Amino acid sequence: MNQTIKIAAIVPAAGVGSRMQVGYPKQYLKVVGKTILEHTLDKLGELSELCKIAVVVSEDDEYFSTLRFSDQRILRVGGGKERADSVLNGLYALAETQPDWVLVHDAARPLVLASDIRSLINECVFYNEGGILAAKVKDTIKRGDTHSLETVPREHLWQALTPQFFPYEKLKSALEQALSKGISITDEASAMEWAQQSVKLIPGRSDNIKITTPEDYDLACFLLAKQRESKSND
Ligand SMILES: Nc1ccn([C@@H]2O[C@H](COP(=O)(O)OP(=O)(O)OP(=O)(O)O)[C@@H](O)[C@H]2O)c(=O)n1
Ligand SMILES: C[C@](O)(CO)[C@H](O)COP(=O)(O)O
Repeated sequence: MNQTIKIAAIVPAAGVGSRMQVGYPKQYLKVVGKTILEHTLDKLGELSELCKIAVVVSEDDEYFSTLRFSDQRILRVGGGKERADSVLNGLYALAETQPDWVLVHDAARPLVLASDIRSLINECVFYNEGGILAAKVKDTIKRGDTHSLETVPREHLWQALTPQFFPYEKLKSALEQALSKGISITDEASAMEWAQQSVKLIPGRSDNIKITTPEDYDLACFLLAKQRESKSND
């Protein structure tokens, strides 16, 4: 890949984890001896392509400072009300780094593989087009409720994952404009779509789950233990 391209990462980690119901932010739950956030930062740390890693945590987060990171690329940034606000704060904090591209990856997705992230980066840089990791929907999808239910054709349905990878200035502009107009933005791609920018879908592993509810945590414990085992056998 072109070595002159500057890529920075943003890790939204300022959520409260209400759906996890543990009484503190889920990104600090421990899995196989480390917090979820540390696992996620270890994965991004494998990518020498990244020049900076902005970790966006709540302004009143008292957990982050208890963690020790040797990666000098890590930069603490204050979070916002919603995930999109946190990402925008991350973009502003990276301004002086002047990255060409930015990779946004949820702290709550520690299972991602560096190989999937490299596929996303390489494909998007080659075509000079932003994109996201996504997994094809595998189940039958229903819309409605018991009283009126319909089956949704799933040929073209994808689950959006992270990382999501876009040119820095284009993403910053799209997010700023969409948020200023009160548009609901739940991922970076939705801001880019609103701004009528193209978004590539790069197939990613479906076990790159977002740890959201207690059952996700149980599954993540199993999968992270498996990843550690296969890494020690390499
Ligand atoms: N204001 C916010 C809200 C969320 N996030 C981050 O965005 C990612 C995805 O959000 P989600 O899974 O919804 O996390 P929470 O908002 O913490 O969960 P909940 O909705 O259950 O409270 C998480 O890494 C979370 O820390 C963030 O940086 N800033
Ligand atoms: C960004 C994301 O993980 C893509 O699926 C998702 O939109 C985050 O949603 P959340 O409600 O903030 O967890």
